[in-house]
Amino acid sequence: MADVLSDEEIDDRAPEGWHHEGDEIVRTYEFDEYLDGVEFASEAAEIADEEFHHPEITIRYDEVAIALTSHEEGGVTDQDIQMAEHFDDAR
Ligand SMILES: C[C@H](O)[C@H](O)[C@H]1CNC2=NC(N)=NC(=O)C2=N1
Repeated sequence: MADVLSDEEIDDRAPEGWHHEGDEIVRTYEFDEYLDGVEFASEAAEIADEEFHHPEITIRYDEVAIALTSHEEGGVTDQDIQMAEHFDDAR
């Protein structure tokens, strides 16, 4: 059971481009082509399924929004921070 990070820890550890909102960290990735966003969302979903830790992914016309939290722990944990880094690497 991972520990829920404090607000200060989240602000310190969230990768650049990610924002702390309540019990989540969120980032919106912009794309010129809709299908590029869909492909990225699919890659993110693959990573999530491999790690059995599932974000909320919202696909819009020219952007993909991802929200990460650890539901069972009730907040942001190191697992969410690590997944944010993995999504950034996949971008
Ligand atoms: C039963 C529970 O849903 C599973 O253990 C996994 C699945 N994916 C998950 N994803 C996220 N974001 N948080 C969880 O606590 C979580 N739990």
